[in-house]
Amino acid sequence: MPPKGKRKDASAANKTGPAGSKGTAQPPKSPPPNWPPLRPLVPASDLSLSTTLPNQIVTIRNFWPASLCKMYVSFLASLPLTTTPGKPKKGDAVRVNDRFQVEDARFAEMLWEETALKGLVVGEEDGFGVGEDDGLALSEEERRELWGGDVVGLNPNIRIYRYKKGQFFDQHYDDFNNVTIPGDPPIQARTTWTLLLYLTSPATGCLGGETVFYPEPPPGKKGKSQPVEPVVVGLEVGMALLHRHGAECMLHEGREVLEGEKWVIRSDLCVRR
Ligand SMILES: O=C(O)CCC(=O)C(=O)O
Ligand SMILES: [Fe+2]
Repeated sequence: MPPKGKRKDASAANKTGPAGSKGTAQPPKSPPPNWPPLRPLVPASDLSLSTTLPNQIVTIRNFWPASLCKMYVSFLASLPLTTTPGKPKKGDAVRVNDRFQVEDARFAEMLWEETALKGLVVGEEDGFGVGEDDGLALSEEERRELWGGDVVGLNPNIRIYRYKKGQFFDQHYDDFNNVTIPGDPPIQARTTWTLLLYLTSPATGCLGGETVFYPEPPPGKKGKSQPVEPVVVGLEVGMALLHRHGAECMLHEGREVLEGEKWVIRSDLCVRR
């Protein structure tokens, strides 16, 4: 559990207006980009959820094929990314990367509905070819418990990160946010898991940049606890990673990029509130 007052992802609290209700700072307003179509995609029947750390980290390998990732990196490089300040406000994590942040419910919906993500997370046949086998074989009840409720979509707050050589995201916890998913009627929701979609890897010349999680040691006898090995998730082109955030978020970081560029698309899973 994140200790009170510990370093947070500054962007998590950086929301007001339709998508958020907790923060005070205004996010930079960017018009929604003209996102390229999400094609080609790997059929959902060829994809599955796999558990990296029970109840904490779930991945989908090859969620986006390499060709789509490559095309997206070229497109994203044309967006007006801004370098985050190296000196954080009190309580925020040191985060040195270039980012683009936009409120874009349309893109969040594309990423949720047009890909295999919804079918895998919600576990329903959605016309995209998803059967019963999401890889985790969860009951309805286990599914609700895992995702923290009834998942209704993705956070419209879309963040694009580019880390160049020497850039990193220091250790922090991701907070949850209350969001409104536009629609008729709009859905009042709360974020429960972070979604990271990696577009680059050593295969594209990006070395380093792993996302590293620090599980809390189980309480030992007489208050002494055993050290627990960090969980290092190496970059893979097109891999989606979901990790639990909010009260049960693990301390984590994006390690320094040693060579090339790391590109990530970030959103969050949202449940009905
Ligand atoms: O880029 C990464 O590997 C981690 C990003 C992250 O922790 C975040 O967006 O909160
Ligand atoms: Fe994070």
